[in-house]
Amino acid sequence: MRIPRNPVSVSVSVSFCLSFLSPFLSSSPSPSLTFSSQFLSKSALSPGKRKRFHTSGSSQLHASYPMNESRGTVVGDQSSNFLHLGNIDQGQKPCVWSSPEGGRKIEIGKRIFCNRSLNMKSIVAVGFDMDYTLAQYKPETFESLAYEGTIKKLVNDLGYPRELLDWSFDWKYMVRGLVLDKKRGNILKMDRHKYVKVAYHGFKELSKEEKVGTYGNTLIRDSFDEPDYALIDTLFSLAEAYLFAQLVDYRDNNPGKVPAGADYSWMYKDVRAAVDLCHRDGTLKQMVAKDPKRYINEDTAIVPMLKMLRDSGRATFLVTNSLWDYTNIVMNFLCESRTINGSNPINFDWLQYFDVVITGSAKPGFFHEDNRANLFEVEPESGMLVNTDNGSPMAQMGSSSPTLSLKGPNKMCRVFQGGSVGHLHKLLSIGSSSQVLYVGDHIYGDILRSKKVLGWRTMLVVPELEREVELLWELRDTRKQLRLLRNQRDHIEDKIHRLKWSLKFEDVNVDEKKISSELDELESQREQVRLTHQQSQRECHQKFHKVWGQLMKTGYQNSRFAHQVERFACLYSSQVSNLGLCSPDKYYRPSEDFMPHEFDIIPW
Ligand SMILES: Nc1nc2c(ncn2[C@@H]2O[C@H](COP(=O)(O)O)[C@@H](O)[C@H]2O)c(=O)[nH]1
Ligand SMILES: [Mg+2]
Repeated sequence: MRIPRNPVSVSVSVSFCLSFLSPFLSSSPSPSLTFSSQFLSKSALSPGKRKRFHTSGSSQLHASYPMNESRGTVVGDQSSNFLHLGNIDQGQKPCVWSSPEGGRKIEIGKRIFCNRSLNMKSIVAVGFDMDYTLAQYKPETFESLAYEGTIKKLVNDLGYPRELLDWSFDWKYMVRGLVLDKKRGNILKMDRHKYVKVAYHGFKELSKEEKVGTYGNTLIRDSFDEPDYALIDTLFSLAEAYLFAQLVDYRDNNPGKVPAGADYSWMYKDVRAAVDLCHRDGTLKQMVAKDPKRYINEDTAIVPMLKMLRDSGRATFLVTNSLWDYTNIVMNFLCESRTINGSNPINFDWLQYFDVVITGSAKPGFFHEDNRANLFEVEPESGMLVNTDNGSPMAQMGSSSPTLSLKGPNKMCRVFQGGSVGHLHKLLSIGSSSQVLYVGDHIYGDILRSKKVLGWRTMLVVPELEREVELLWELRDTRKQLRLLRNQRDHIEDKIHRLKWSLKFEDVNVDEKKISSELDELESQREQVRLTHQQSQRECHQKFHKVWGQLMKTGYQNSRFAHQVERFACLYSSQVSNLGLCSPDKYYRPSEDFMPHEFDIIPW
């Protein structure tokens, strides 16, 4: 349990009535690989030698906390999770720490939170994942595309009824961190101990008895992992989770209409296969390529952030599972200075912000040092793949020149496909894994293996966090009152136990009638407090999400997702460009750990 190092001062009035009757809810590499030094990146060799730069324009960071003002909360509305426009001020200019206006207090929703100390001075290379890290997709359009494409495949290729084509997608319904029980057709939210706290069968909530009956056996603890369960651990999975729930409902109500023999697991397998194909056959990527603005949030703070990191002497790299043609389109969209009409011909200027780009990386396998995948160099103009000798240029048949001719100002950045982390370390001249910070969005694909297996430092991008911390701020009085109600319940229970004990074991002369009536009164108080607390806690959670509650919590416990974030991400933040709001030499320090016995005696 952690308490923020610099808690935002909470000037909460604690003058509300402690009586439980008072209404309280305010609205409130392979080591054997050899490389020649000609591939060492300039920035890696000479940290700090780049010219200093300042972003033009007046960046305007908020000097005070805007959360002091009350904002209306919309129950279950998560739109602001995704529709951010990056770190831009009201004049639409990107904010970076190195600009003259930089270095001010950062809004709580844009802060970088630290689980494990990280001194940026010891980082020589900062790497980025692309999809859902640099490129934040708009789920209302992008995930809808995945949803519709998947349904078409289910109907046209896998024999599902045509009426599925009329279904619609509620992109706000599913959240990250959920677990699909493929066999039972259930969707679960768990706490950090893997206790199921919220469970739905399709869209029908399981009663407490059903939940405990199915998942409550504490002797046989389920791991809740593949192959019987599927983790919704990336934003790419929201559409398939929703479609799975719809199909579960559909099958329950129309058993004869789904393909013969299709049980819940089977339907999940079909959905998974169809989604997978949408990612591979162009269903999604061709649409994004035609109109990136429709599907990807613009974030004009990304380029200044990359420039600042490079100016500070860090090498920068991109490692994405997307292939070159698509990567080039997305990165053009994110990095281009746009023309008046917003369109620019595709070019390779964005490569100037990176030392190495690796596409088609097949993470998480990429992070295994014994991965011997071939590394091909990509010829940017043609997209042609050229053999390399573990990254070193090779003479191609019919040509006497061993080098790949890169034209223009970007020849410092080389583009590859495949390979493994060993290749990357050699290309960037990385001496130790702990000198690399990698920023990604996928706990398993980007963060877990890179940190656990390799020892890279990691930052997880959690776009949902911005709204979550803003709401936490708004609901701080309510949460405090909830805690007090909980204490009050404990207090009444202690009194009840004491009276019952005295009735049973103590002086025979006690006034039994009086004690019994006191007991009745206390028991009725306890029930009222319990109900008030339960109802208020539910309402509080529903402010975060009408079905699943707070992303990082289940009741008073951290959610399974939060637990993973805490274990595997050194840093986490709502947007990648938040890195640009802090000094590139910043020493990120975690908050102090607190155990339950310390809570009442925390020195503020
Ligand atoms: N074949 C599949 N590809 C998928 C799936 N879900 C996502 N993706 C693709 O992976 C990359 C992610 O890139 P990164 O930058 O985050 O490493 C992107 O191209 C997605 O389209 C899937 O289920 N199947
Ligand atoms: Mg990604």
